[in-house]
Amino acid sequence: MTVSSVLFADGFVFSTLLADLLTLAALGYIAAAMAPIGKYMVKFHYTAKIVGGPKSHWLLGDTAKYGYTHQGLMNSLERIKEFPAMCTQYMGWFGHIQTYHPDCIKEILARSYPKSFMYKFMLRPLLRDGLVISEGDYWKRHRRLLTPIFHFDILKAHVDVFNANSSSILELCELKSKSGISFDITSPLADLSFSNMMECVMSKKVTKDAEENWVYIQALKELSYLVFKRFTTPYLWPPALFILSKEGKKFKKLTKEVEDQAFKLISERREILLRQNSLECNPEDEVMVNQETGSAFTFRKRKGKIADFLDILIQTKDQEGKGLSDEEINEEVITFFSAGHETVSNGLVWTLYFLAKYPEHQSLCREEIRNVLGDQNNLTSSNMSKLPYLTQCIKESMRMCPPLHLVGRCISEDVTVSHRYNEFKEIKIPKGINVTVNIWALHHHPDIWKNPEVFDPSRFSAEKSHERSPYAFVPFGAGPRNCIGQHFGMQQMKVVLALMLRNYEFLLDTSYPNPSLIAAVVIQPGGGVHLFARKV
Ligand code: HEM
Repeated sequence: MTVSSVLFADGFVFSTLLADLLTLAALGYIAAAMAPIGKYMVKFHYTAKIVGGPKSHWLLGDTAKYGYTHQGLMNSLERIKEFPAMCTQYMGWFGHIQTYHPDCIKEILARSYPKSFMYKFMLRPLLRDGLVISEGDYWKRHRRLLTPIFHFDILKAHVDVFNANSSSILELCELKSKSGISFDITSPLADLSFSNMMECVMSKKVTKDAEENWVYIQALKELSYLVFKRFTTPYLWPPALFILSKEGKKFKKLTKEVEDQAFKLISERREILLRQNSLECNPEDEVMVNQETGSAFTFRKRKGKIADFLDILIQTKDQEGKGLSDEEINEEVITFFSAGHETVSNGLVWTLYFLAKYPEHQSLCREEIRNVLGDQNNLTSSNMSKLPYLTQCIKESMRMCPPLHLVGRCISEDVTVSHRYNEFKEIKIPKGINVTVNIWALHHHPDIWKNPEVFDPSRFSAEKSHERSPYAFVPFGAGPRNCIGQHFGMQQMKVVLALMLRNYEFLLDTSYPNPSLIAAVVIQPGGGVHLFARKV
């Protein structure tokens, strides 16, 4: 009996030599594809014995127990009692190490190891080779080319955008304070951070009247939802099944829409800059910033406009004078939107939630803001550093609810981690193993934070911060692959909060239950955050 007659039994005779060969080739292909997975599982099996971890289901792994729900996050804190620094965790059969202790995290984040398998598997279809996913020399070149975007002098102009766009949320607060009705702040703050991104990245206003821009935003929102849906739906993991699913088809259609619009915009902008650069330049429109290495980079602004991300992405050049292609720019633009939108809006939502829950801290912030702003309704970049208490409250909120709660690496060399808990003083994690830094568990670790469930902004006074390991508080990651947009994100949060708190007092509407934690790509408040706004 031939191989194919076994496989195609059921009365249907299909035993030609060609079919046999095709079947063998298919089996060979599957075996070849499975071989690295098998090799990984064997290697992980031996590492798991040394690291240790909670018992997991033989088929489903631990995902249900430590997954995306409120209870999942709480369970991952319970686990710290038995495994104080690190432990194994399984997504189905796929094992990785989770660490939540600064000593171990330092060893993982201090080098620019490639992102972990799951990170790439889920996010690459959307972010392609954008900065979050790329690795090696390609990443290094892009990181250097993109750094001028976040130069202090460039960020100054974005602060004006944040101030101007905050009028939408202030108008809403005014309306709600007059009506005395509470409102859920999650979606107005998400819209605000999207508007800020649209204007800073591509000088576009987001209004329902500017239909093109509105559609772009809606498509991006839908795409990040589809990425999360796939992540939490195991039958959508195999690429072939995802492509055939309705989610996969929608994903393809939306990606094309977003891409087409970006390509159109990039080519229009290239033309504007080309036309303008051929003309005599007004020195005011010429900007010079230093790249990471200290070498100077000069580019032109559009007449009378702020230098948006696109202006810099189009004009940035490496040492050989080579810039970024349209495809590369598109990937970076999508990456900026994906990495910089929900993180900021959830950072804002959680800070307002904690300040409403603990009004004594809200009052201290308001006093500080009013001293700095006086009767101005504008926060300048030079005033930004004069708000230490507000900054401490933002940091404490990001400790309690870090927007990005997991980051992962696939270590490309053997790494030895040591910590004081385990009976093994040192543990060698072999090259190729996936390691996830659980920022959520780190920020709630009882050996690092006294009373970790208490909201206490004084933890972030300069004095107390110096006493801690720099790897104890990492909402923006750490090491060479830390968040490139962290100052942009922090400035945005400070402007929005300063203007809201200067003008309104926020109180929790206690008729709603406390928000639950949804651990999607970022930690979101399930059920929303419902606040009353009162004019002060
Ligand atoms: C509260 C706001 C933000 C938080 C909490 C946050 C958090 C993070 C974290 C934890 C990482 C490290 C990921 C890793 O190690 O794998 C990261 C990387 C990154 N973030 Fe942010 N982020 C924020 C805002 C932004 C903004 C506003 C932008 C862009 C405008 C941005 C763009 C990026 C990019 C491109 C990377 C990848 C950097 C690289 O690998 O070289 N982020 N972010």
